[in-house]
Amino acid sequence: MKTAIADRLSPVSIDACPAAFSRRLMHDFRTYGFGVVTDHGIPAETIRAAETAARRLFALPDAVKRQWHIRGAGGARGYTPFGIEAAKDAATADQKEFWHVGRALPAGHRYEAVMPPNVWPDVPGFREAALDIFAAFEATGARLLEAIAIGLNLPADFFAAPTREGNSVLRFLHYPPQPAAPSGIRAAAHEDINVITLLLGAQEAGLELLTRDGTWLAVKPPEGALVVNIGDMLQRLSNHVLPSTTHRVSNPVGEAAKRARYSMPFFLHFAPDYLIETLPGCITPDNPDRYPEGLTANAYLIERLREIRLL
Ligand SMILES: O=C(O)CCC(=O)C(=O)O
Ligand SMILES: [Fe+2]
Repeated sequence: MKTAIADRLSPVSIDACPAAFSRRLMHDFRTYGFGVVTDHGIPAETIRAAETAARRLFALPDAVKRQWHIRGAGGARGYTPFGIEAAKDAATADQKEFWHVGRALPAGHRYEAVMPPNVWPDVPGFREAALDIFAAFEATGARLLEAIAIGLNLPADFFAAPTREGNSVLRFLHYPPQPAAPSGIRAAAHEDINVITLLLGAQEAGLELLTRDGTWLAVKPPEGALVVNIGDMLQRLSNHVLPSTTHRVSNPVGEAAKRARYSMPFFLHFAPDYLIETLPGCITPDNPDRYPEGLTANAYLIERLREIRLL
């Protein structure tokens, strides 16, 4: 009997029983490196407040925003203007400006040197909204990592300690309408560097992933759903059992070209000193260890930020 091919990237509810949720999500991760998750637990009100704060920020004049651009800091915190971040090996920079929020650490914390303090713009409510959604993304991220751990036959809490004080980054993104945008593409084809990415706001068209057969597939999450994708660190840890899939944000045409796009990826990271060593359960005769040398998450991050011109 012929079986159906290429089942779509259909939403998976996080409320299903943990084993079933894990099975469905892992299927999409192994196939596409992406999954679409509903009932993800990030309150609609928290999302709305963050979106409002981001719109207010990006509406400020260029010169005002640039006072929060920290040169030479890898774009880790605060504002990054148009024309800076480019995909690895890309000729032009992406059509985007963004703002990064990191983990708020108590003074004197051992990670202080690699995880700098946040900077905050003069936008009423921004700080509260950003910290709220950072915490909500973290809570949901922990549940997703449990599902991944179960799917990799690891203890469900395998990722808890390595990510508890992770170097995670929340990104507010703004892609202007086409007439005002610099030349280039909204976001050129790239892979994410981190463990997993949780993305809200991608219902405005444009996000596409590169399937194994080399075609671009539009992700198209339903309103309010969360897009989740595997990053390079988890690809490396899992010896490519979970692929870090190439994706891009293509330029809109027609009416959509008149609209800006705002999105919010949360790049979930390991703690800086976590040693990324291939999981023994992901090494088989067909898939021998691709990374016999372990590498700390921070060493890996520095290597990759240089490639995308943020360092
Ligand atoms: O804006 C989006 O939907 C995706 C952004 C993205 O892939 C990234 O910032 O890494
Ligand atoms: Fe990305």
